[in-house]
Amino acid sequence: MQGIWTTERIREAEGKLFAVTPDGELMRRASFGLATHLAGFLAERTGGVAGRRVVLLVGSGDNGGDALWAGAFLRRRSVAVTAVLLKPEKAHARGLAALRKAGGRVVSVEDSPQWIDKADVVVDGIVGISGKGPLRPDAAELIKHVRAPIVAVDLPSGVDPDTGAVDGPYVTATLTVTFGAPKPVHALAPQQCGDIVLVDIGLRPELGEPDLHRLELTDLADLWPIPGAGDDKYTQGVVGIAAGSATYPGAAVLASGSAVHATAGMVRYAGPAADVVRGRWPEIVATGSITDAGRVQAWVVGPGIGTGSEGREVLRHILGQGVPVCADADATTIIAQHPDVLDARDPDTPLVLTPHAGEYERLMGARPGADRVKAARDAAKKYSAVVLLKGHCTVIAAPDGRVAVNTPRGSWLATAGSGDVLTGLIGSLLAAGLDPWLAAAAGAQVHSLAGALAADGVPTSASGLVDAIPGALKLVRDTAGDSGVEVIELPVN
Ligand SMILES: NC(=O)C1=CN([C@@H]2O[C@H](COP(=O)(O)OP(=O)(O)OC[C@H]3O[C@@H](n4cnc5c(N)ncnc54)[C@H](O)[C@@H]3O)[C@@H](O)[C@H]2O)[C@@H](O)CC1
Ligand SMILES: Nc1ncnc2c1ncn2[C@@H]1O[C@H](COP(=O)(O)OP(=O)(O)O)[C@@H](O)[C@H]1O
Ligand SMILES: [K+]
Repeated sequence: MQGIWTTERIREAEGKLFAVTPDGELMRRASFGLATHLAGFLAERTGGVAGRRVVLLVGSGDNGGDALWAGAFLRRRSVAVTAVLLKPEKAHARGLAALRKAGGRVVSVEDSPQWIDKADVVVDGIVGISGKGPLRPDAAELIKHVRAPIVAVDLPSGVDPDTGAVDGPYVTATLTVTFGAPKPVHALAPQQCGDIVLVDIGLRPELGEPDLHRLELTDLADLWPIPGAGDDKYTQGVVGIAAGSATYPGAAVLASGSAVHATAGMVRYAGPAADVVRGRWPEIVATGSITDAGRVQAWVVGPGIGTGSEGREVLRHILGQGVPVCADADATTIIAQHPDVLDARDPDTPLVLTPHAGEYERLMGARPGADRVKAARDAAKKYSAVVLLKGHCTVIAAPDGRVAVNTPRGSWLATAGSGDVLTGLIGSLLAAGLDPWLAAAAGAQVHSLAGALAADGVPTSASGLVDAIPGALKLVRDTAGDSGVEVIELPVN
């Protein structure tokens, strides 16, 4: 599992490392790594390094210091480096001196457009982990005119380091070179960060338990239930699906199909769409009534069941079964409107709620807001349930405070019925006995993998997503080990 640390925790760790490291050493490590990546980026983009033009946008803190030192390193490789100082009086003094000594050019904001226009790469050293709020007008004006790809130092400026939220002008980077450890912005603002590489500056031993987690393919491969020699269709966990209606059977077909593909074993369906579900998925044992559904190890309830009294009774019945439940869509609305349905639940029985922003508002009385991690944590506490907050990035919070983030591969999942597919995946994993937080996080990850495979650059459908689940699981099992963040070894001097 990849750890992610908030800026407060990063600062604490940096403080400890500072105390035992020679002055300036951490910045040297960071900026050398940055320069290495900038050279690689230039070579890849332009076919070479020497003679290429790099413009550094330099703010008032150490983030600008990193950019200046990296510029000095690049001068050794005959790169033409121009630094634009946004606050000349506050620019990192030693970094600036190093760049000047190495033959770098330093220009004012007013004189910078001619250099920015000719740049092969622009480096965003405006703000790093101390950044607050959007880009200030001077920086925003410069960024507006940048045509070259941008490499962000630590994180794209103008994006909140801890929430990934934007509230005004910000930098959109092609590549982000970060230091020490991933921060929330890297998981929560993928569109602004672009590709992300991590430079090891020796911080890891000083960091404690991560604040957030991201599942890696190896985790998925380890977690995903694979039948053994002693298994039969029952031992792997039977999942029950209570979804859809006679008028709207689609949700039932999608959630059931997703469950069929997620694990081996068995899927039961109970509800008014039994005939349609049976017709589409002959392997499903389907019945019209929840009361004669048979035994299951977990229930999926909600998609398309409606929010009326019938849906309410189905939900109440299921919550009283004493097995893990994934309550989605209409079930979340019912819980919001009739919280007493939860009285049927044994509080120790796992419950996963999967609201999108609108359903979240019904559950919590307010929209999730900019801090989606906090929003998910608050709901998880309030409902003593795992809460999976949907959106471009999906945040999965457990009542004990654990949070996982799923960073999507594009936005193809924003298609009708896609949530039904996710629910089926989570339900299957719950039935297999996974910890509910891991089940939700792993379900979300495979969901987005399936989305990327199904879409392959063009829009897909929820049915296409269902069909892509086997491919996604094959990819997980074949390529386990790819973490999504490349860690480079730091050359010594
Ligand atoms: N502390 C360390 O050990 C290391 C820090 N490093 C670098 O240092 C950075 C953090 O440096 P600092 O804490 O000096 O702060 P930053 O460089 O992130 O920000 C500097 C100052 O910018 C101003 N500012 C805040 N928001 C702004 C905005 N929206 N527009 C314009 N100005 C704004 C504030 O006055 C802030 O103090 C990291 O992101 C990283 O790049 C690296 O050198 C690695 C080692
Ligand atoms: N812009 C987006 N980028 C990536 N994933 C998205 C985006 N919008 C929605 N999703 C994902 O698609 C799914 C949609 O679920 P939901 O809102 O319940 O839709 P439906 O009710 O149509 O099934 C969720 O898993 C959500 O995280
Ligand atoms: K930056």
